[in-house]
Amino acid sequence: MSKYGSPLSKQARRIVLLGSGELGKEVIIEAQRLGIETVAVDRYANAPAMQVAHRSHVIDMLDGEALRRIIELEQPDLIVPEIEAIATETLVELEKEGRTVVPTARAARLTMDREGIRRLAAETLELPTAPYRFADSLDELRQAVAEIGTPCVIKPIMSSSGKGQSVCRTDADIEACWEYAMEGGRAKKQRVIVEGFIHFDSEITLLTIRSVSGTSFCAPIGHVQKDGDYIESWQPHQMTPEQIQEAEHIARKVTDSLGGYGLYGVELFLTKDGVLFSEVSPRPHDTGMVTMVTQDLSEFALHARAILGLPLPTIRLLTPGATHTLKADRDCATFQIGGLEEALSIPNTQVRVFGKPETKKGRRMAVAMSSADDVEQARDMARRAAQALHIDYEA
Ligand SMILES: Nc1ncnc2c1ncn2[C@@H]1O[C@H](COP(=O)(O)OP(=O)(O)OP(=O)(O)O)[C@@H](O)[C@H]1O
Ligand SMILES: NCC(=O)N[C@@H]1O[C@H](COP(=O)([O-])[O-])[C@@H](O)[C@H]1O
Ligand SMILES: [Mg+2]
Repeated sequence: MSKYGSPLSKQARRIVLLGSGELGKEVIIEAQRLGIETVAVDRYANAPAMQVAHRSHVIDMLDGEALRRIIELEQPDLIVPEIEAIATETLVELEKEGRTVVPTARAARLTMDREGIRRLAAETLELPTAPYRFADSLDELRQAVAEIGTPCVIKPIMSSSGKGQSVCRTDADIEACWEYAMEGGRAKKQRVIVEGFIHFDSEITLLTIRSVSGTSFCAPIGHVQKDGDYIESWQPHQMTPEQIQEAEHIARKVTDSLGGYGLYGVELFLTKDGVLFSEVSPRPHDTGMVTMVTQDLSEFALHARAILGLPLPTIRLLTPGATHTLKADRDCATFQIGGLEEALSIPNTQVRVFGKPETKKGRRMAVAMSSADDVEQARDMARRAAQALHIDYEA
């Protein structure tokens, strides 16, 4: 479709975003810049993307019937998943009925659970990954840990941002890891993946875009994670030409297999023995927020262009840059975010306050982003900016 009417008109081109966090908020803003009508959906009211969308709906996105009702009501041109926890079987059905799911319903289904994407990458595509096993009970977990060895990493098969993820260092940790995974998983499924612990030198996200112009790569983004969730990211990450070649080879193989149009975040470990595939998001990536200060087109602008079928001749990295997150340390419904004056006194620095209605322990609430002549300076500035921000909780 090469022409369309204004938002809210009969000829409007409409997207429904499934998941409305900080990443979706930026996708909506970019889609609106292209004159698209936007509808945001999530499991709770006043989610970040809902605050900028034309309309919103609150539903349980794991409930296939509820999901179908929204799609039939809104009749979108594109269905745009923003989180993993969606009734992906319904997306597969909707796609069969002629709807377009971004990037594809199969990509959403395979990446919603760690088993689908891991088996595709390691077994079908034969890409290098950490050794892994799956377990459905505490007994099976003991067996899996015995086979993989300690230390190992235990994660619910459906979770993100490190929820329910822990490192099992000795056999004595197994039960606590199981309990933690059961509390942290997003779905009711009692299944976990056990992965051998990789002592990587560094880890990166390789943003890979499939568009009408073919496959494009952004400069690699380095990041540091704590408790399975990202704390800081920077771009570009220093890599050897061989590492870049291996990383792009893996990213191309995975994204070619998943198909469709859109931006993927391919997570990779850089080790002495080569590059390992970790996981992939068929959507903008949290560590990729850095592109809002480093590139001419951010990962959100790139995703919007690609999914709308628009060309993507070049991506320009304009400057090194970095991000650093602000996370809450407790659950609270009444709070204020402060410290912006101090944070924004740092040159070449920006802040995104997501506007989430409640804090939760470990929940990401804002991010600071800086650009500088080199990555080290940018990391230092973004860290200082994030540390200047604070959350004041009301008792
Ligand atoms: N096998 C492993 N060995 C060493 N570290 C690991 C392993 N698996 C995960 N990690 C660490 O935990 C982080 C989060 O893991 P992973 O990406 O699998 O979880 P996630 O919950 O899907 O995170 P997100 O949704 O933020 O991408 C990784 O970026 C890495 O730092
Ligand atoms: N690593 C994936 C990621 O960062 N996803 C982002 O976090 C939101 C959920 O946040 P919440 O759990 O604070 O509601 C998601 O909606 C997405 O924007
Ligand atoms: Mg990850």
